[in-house]
Amino acid sequence: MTKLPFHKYQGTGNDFVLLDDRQQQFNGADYRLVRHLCDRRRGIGADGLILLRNHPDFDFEMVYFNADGHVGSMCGNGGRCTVAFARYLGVIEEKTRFLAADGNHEAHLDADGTVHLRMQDVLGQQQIDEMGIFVDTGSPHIVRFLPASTLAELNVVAEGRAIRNSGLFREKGTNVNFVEAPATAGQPWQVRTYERGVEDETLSCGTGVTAVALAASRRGATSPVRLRTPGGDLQVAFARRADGSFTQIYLSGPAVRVFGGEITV
Ligand SMILES: N[C@H](CCC[C@H](N)C(=O)O)C(=O)O
Repeated sequence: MTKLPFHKYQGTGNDFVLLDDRQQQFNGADYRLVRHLCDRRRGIGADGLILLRNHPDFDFEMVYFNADGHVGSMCGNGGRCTVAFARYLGVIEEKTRFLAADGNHEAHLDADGTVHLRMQDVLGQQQIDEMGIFVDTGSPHIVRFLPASTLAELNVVAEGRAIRNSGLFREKGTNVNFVEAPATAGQPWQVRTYERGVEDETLSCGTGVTAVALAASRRGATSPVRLRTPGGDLQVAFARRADGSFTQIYLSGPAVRVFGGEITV
């Protein structure tokens, strides 16, 4: 039995266990332990777990696991929380360059705690039958636009799970975002997300709203795009190149330390 110190963070309701693993003592291959720590009844409870590790060429490295215990791809809300955690630990000040699953990221913090996280450039997006638009923003996402006034009543878990387990995605899975356009200009786009690896609806998904903003730019949305999730508001800024690809993509929003403690494992 050992005592494992942890920190709990949330970004627009997408919540994470953060571990200071600068000494690289945590065994990331132990998916049962990760799953246990993320368990909302028997563990700490979270949508995912993140290790902050030292890296020779960057301020730090972020290693992300989904709540099911397996290494995930990029996590946008988790990335913002890791930046806030690095600031809390004194690893960085208000600007940083760090490494994540999909490559290097820059980020900066405002005095009010808002974290602006640069995402990888996105080269394309692909319409997949009537399923939706596929966009890879460091994690795979389907974006499905819905008719007005249908998002609130949608069974996101059932609909999202069906797409996630459909032939094309069965093996690796995908996250699925359901979107309603603003009824009047200037209002936010509304988004609800089914997350693979959590296999449930989460309150918000950072790589998801990024995918939505880029898909929405083909429907008239201009940078910066405001997005409303059940867990709160996020903003995505970007530049669109003539060839249809996107660069200078920034995901902005809050990242909050909720509490810390230690758990016996
Ligand atoms: N919640 C995360 C996404 C985690 C990605 C994960 N669910 C996957 O693709 O396996 C976010 O804010 O971007």
